[in-house]
Amino acid sequence: MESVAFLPRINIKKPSLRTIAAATVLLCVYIAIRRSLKNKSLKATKEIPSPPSCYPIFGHLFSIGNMLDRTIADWHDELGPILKIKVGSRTIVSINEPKLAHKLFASLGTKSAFRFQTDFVRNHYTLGEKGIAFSQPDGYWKKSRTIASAAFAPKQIEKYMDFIYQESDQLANNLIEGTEKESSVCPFDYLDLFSMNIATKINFGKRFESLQDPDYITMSEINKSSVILAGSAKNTCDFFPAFSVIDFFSGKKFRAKQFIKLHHNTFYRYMIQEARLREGTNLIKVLDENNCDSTEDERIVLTSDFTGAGTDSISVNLSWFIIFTCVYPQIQLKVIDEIDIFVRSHQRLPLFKERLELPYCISFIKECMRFRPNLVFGLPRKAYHDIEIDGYVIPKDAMFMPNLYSMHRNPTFYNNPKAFFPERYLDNLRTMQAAANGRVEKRDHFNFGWGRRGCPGSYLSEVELFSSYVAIMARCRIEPTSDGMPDSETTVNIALNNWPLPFKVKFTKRANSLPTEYDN
Ligand code: HEM
Repeated sequence: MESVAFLPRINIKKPSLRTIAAATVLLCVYIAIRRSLKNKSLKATKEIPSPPSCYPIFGHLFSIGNMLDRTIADWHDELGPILKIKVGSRTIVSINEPKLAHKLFASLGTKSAFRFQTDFVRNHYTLGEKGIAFSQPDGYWKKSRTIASAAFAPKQIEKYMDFIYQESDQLANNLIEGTEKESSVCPFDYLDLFSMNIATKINFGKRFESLQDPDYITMSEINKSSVILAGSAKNTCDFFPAFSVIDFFSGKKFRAKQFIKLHHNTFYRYMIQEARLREGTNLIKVLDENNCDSTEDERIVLTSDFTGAGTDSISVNLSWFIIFTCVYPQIQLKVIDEIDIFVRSHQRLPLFKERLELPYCISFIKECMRFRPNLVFGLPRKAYHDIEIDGYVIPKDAMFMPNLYSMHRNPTFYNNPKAFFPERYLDNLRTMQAAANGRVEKRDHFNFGWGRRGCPGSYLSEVELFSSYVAIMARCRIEPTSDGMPDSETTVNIALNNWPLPFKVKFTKRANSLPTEYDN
């Protein structure tokens, strides 16, 4: 007590009961006003509609069925542009209205930029939330996104154009040779080799010679297994937490961990080391030369994200292009006529920069992508906090996603949306990348997502899709086998990608004497 004796004496009067009561009332009023202001900003004025047939514990699981894109589209037709679906303990919010989706994913971009991660992705694949596709905006994502934006910018992709044209040539030749050998071909493997070669060339400077190349076989298997392990079907515990215990005791978690450690990471480490020794440029060398401060683990997850994102998406789209070309012979004739006119006048195949001379091909590609989006639910995001939009509140922790199948059939956005009609795009030929980053009213389709988490590979994708489709159609006709037309209706959902059923068609070499090369 004595040590504070030098402090001036303050005469503190004891507060009266009346003062205490007044202060308490004021404090209560203040808290009430703050609470009401907070609630007001997040007050749902409308309840997000939920489809019927929601059962305890399972939610809507049994009502969704096999073709979930169609079921959820029917629910949207019935209940409106935003839906709340329950699967187990998880709330999923689906949106099918373009302007509402734009508002949520682009305008409210800072609030909606978190990714939903499955158990495998969170605990094994991302090695501590590294990489780009599944990392969170408050973590590694920003650094990875800067690398992606530079690596896949149109100017950078220009450096790989010749390579992409050569791979397109090779793909067309493989499909024709396969048909000549076996009388018909299921194109999946050749499409995988094509898209994988472009991804590995950019990442590691590496191209695989053939489907039999042992490194290709390993890469392709690792890629496929990672995609499947990352999907919701293999991560039941994200929806039913009790399964976590079963997964642990059944050894599922251990096997996932071993797959990542012994197969995935070992192979990617090998690809990275080889990339450093290879002639020419590649992403790993660029990162090394620029003293990029990313660790080896970050490089593994980043290059794996780029390879995973850039292969199946291209193969699925090209598969649908092939199917629709086959099932609509009149459309096929128009595509072929347009390419032949170009080739006759230039004596070579069209380059991507000359794409506007092939308006019908561009329109066909856009229409296929509208009609059969590969990622029908995009890459789902997660509400980190409650998000208010148009009077609805998307609750914290909900997984939310666009419903692209249903959005692309929205009659307020597309005329006669259920018809397959490439001509609808003849007056919207700008690149899909430009459309994806432009105003919502001017968008062609929504396959590349929105805003800051939109697909950084959109330009590369468009170059790949255009040049390979044109290279195939410049050389051959696509015809059905004696078993009939391929099935253009059924979709098979494998870890978010909507594949067609396996199918066979004939790639029959065309009997004309026009050049089929890129340079004359
Ligand atoms: C037709 C082919 C493709 C389609 C339809 C597609 C579609 C998408 C979609 C819907 C997203 C999520 C967007 C969002 O959340 O708003 C995405 C993300 C991503 N895509 Fe693509 N993609 C394709 C090809 C590629 C290619 C060739 C690459 C090459 C590297 C790539 C790299 C990525 C990456 C890294 C992300 C994650 C971005 C982030 O989370 O910040 N994609 N893609």
